[in-house]
Amino acid sequence: MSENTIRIATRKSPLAMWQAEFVKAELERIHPGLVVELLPMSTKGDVILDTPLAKVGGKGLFVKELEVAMLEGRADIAVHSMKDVPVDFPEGLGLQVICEREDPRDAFVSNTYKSLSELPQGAVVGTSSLRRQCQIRAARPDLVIKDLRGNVGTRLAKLDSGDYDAIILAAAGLIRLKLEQRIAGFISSEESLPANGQGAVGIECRTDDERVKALLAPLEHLETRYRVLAERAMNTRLEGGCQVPIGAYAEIEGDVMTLRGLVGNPDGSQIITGQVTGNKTQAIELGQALADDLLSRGAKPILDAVYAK
Ligand SMILES: NCc1[nH]cc(CCC(=O)O)c1CC(=O)O
Repeated sequence: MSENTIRIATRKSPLAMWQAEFVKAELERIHPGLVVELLPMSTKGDVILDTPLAKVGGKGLFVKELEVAMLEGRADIAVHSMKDVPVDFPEGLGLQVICEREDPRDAFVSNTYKSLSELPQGAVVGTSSLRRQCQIRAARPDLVIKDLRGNVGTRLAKLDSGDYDAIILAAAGLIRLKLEQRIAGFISSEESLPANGQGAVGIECRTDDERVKALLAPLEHLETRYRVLAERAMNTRLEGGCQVPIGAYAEIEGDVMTLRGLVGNPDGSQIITGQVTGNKTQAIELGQALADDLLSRGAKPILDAVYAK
């Protein structure tokens, strides 16, 4: 491989392509003369579009093919939404860089209403995320939650065709795709605790590739790394994949990190929340401590019941 080239394995969805193009532009800006090529690929997660993700199961549906490409030397790096990155990496690969986070909140998207509280009794809300469903149903048990799959554009088209009164999407995806005008209102983290890693982009590469690691290093955003590390540590200790009703969200002020967590069941009838505070350099320990706290207060049977389905 030319010393002068980096190849990015990426999914073909518009959001994945945006993220890959973003990393390409950053690398080319920081390293003049570097050639960055994109290798767009289909993943299992892209193919299984008609089955609710929660039912498809299996971790890493969207990343496996990209990882194989790196291990076989067809690509050097993969760019991921941190929300979709499994906890464990295959032997020989690792998460090298976490880039600065975009808005981590969930967004309320509707052509008629401005917020969840404005929705009339029995309105239909689209989401396939058990985490979103749980928190929405807890606040509004009267709402009807209807499955919503596909990439961001597909989901917006389904809203526009009248299948839903509102849908919930990650604000970050809409902002990146220049669809921010579709956001009727931002949902606060108090109303809907985001998923671990939501809004952050991570870069994976071969752990022994010192050339690529050095080129990637300037893209690292340390504050985002601490936050995402804490959120992922909580999720890992709870053994949560991405398709479980778990929320985890860390904020930092000065050196002090506050991490909030939530475990619930899909219908929102049970929700356990918790919060820990400590030095940001203790991010992983904070995440583990919060997970243990949630487990000691009843998270385990809730999660076991979800996994059993
Ligand atoms: N689950 C799919 C997914 N993975 C990352 C994002 C949004 C962007 C991000 O969180 O970085 C989305 C779409 C969504 O949840 O609306």
